Amino acid sequence: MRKPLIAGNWKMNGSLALLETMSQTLSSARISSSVDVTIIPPFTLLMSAGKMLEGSDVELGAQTLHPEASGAYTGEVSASLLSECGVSHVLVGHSERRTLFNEDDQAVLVRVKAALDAGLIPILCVGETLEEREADQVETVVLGQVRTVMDALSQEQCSRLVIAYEPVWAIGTGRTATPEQAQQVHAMIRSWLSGKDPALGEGMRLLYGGSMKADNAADLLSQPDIDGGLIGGASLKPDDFIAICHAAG
Ligand SMILES: O=C(CO)COP(=O)(O)O
Repeated sequence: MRKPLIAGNWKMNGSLALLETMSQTLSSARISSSVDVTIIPPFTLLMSAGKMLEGSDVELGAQTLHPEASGAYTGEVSASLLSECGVSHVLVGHSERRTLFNEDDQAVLVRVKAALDAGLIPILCVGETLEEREADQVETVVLGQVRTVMDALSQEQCSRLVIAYEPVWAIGTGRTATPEQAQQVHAMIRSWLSGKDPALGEGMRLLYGGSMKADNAADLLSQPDIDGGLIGGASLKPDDFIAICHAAG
């Protein structure tokens, strides 16, 4: 039985004030222990977030990392620096990193490896653009992104990953994949994983991301192969984020 995970990616949004409100609201929300919850604020808030969340069940994630352990990389942050803040999860390959910061599949792979080496849980983001969907390339694109990473890792390493399917056309657009569209891609990813290793297919958590909101979360999360959500906009509104966590519980 896979435990659902609801992760809130704040992107370049939020503030110390929002962090305080969010951590207070989460701690009084009585979210079921059958759901894992992670918030993923910008780097500058991680140290404070780590302190605020200490002792709570809510976990902390980062939005990216540099693949090297240390060195002359002005502006970058390594896995060990993230760990020091109390970070346990890290997004890798988010479509905004792929398109705006030119991170290709190899750049994604080295970051996944660096995260795993440091004991962090990578949340590997994959997903097709609208043009790719319209050209019937969903399987080629999404499985290509999954394969580049998974085929370069050991089975043990693969078992420590979470995958988030985020169709690019659904991110920040208000246009959510229907539960059936999302389920179809999740089932395809799971079937590929099961072909590689049945235990991996059975155990891997597959999150959906892209305009998931309080009012559509339950339908998406009720699909058999959707094990949680990676939430953008709605994760900045404490009540909405908590409603999504409850929908998963
Ligand atoms: O990119 C996302 C999460 O990583 C999704 O963002 P939205 O929920 O705002 O569409």
